[in-house]
Amino acid sequence: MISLTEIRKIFQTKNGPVTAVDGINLTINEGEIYGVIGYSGAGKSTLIRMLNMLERPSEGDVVVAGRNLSKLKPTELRKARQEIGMIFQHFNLLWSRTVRDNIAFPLEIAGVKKTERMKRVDELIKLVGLEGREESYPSQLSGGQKQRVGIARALANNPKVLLCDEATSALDPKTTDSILDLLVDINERLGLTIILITHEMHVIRKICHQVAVMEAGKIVEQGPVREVFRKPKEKMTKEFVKQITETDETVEAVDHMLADYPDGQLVQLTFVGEEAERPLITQLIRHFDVEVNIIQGKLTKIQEGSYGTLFVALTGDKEEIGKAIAFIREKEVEVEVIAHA
Ligand SMILES: Nc1ncnc2c1ncn2[C@@H]1O[C@H](COP(=O)(O)OP(=O)(O)OP(=O)(O)O)[C@@H](O)[C@H]1O
Repeated sequence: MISLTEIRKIFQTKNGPVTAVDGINLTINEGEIYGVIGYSGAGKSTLIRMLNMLERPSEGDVVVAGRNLSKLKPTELRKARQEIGMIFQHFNLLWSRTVRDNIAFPLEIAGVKKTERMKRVDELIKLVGLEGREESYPSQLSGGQKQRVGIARALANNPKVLLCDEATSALDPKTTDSILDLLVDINERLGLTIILITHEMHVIRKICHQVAVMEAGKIVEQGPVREVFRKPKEKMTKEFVKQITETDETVEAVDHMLADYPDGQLVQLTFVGEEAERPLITQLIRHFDVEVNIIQGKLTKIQEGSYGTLFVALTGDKEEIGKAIAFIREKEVEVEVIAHA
């Protein structure tokens, strides 16, 4: 659906050239929700803006739905852009227009006739759950409602792709979740391919199928969300995964356990999908001469199944503990030894 080949963006500034995106190759399949995560300045906005040529790459090709956007003439590009909707952190609504007229705007530009336009707007209002607010102005709406208008407007011309530029960063956690649910709903109902950028792992965890981690203009790690959660390789990725797994409470509990179990071995188990449901602890106790104390556990839903972390202290003979850990690893559960006695 989308492929980027050796994309580079160099901004010429008065202090010299700034490389915002530094040789990115990426393939996004149809119907996928693809998340790009990175800290501020990593180059995420520049990258997503190159997917609809709001920013022209200095080098490389951007192919969307079979068309090489880097090579299109202005009229062809305008047409291609109708297949790519976009939503923004600060909504970018027209403040002097009502909800209805904001959503109708891209249809007016595309030359859609009034009766058809009105019909389409009604469908979109229903789709995003804004019935009853048609005649309100953006200033009369909550943040979540404003983003719903942004989504409806982005979908007006039936795009194949939706780009989300930090679309929930200005929203509180509850509203964030309702907008993320709406994006999943749209993805499933319309088969829309969604690309989002964010600095929050929660967003990736909740809705993405695939994730790419960006640092200094490059993608340092990418893959299916469940795999990246199960076994993050790069330091940056580990930091992001910790946003989900290692709350302050966990760190405090682990510190306590280290003091309380001086003879034990503290391990963190990480499981995804079906592994999370297997009776692993029972098997450990049954097969090995070890004591297993559960310190803290957390099961979280990810887009495709569940993801769990469990902190346990194993006490017993050193060799027996070693065998128990090897057994866990055989079950394809990730084991990180936190501290030795
Ligand atoms: N128009 C521009 N002119 C000059 N430099 C730019 C421009 N746009 C972005 N940059 C620089 O490119 C780098 C990447 O910026 P970008 O906004 O893409 O990162 P980001 O990951 O989206 O971060 P943020 O979330 O803070 O926007 C930064 O060093 C930024 O200063």
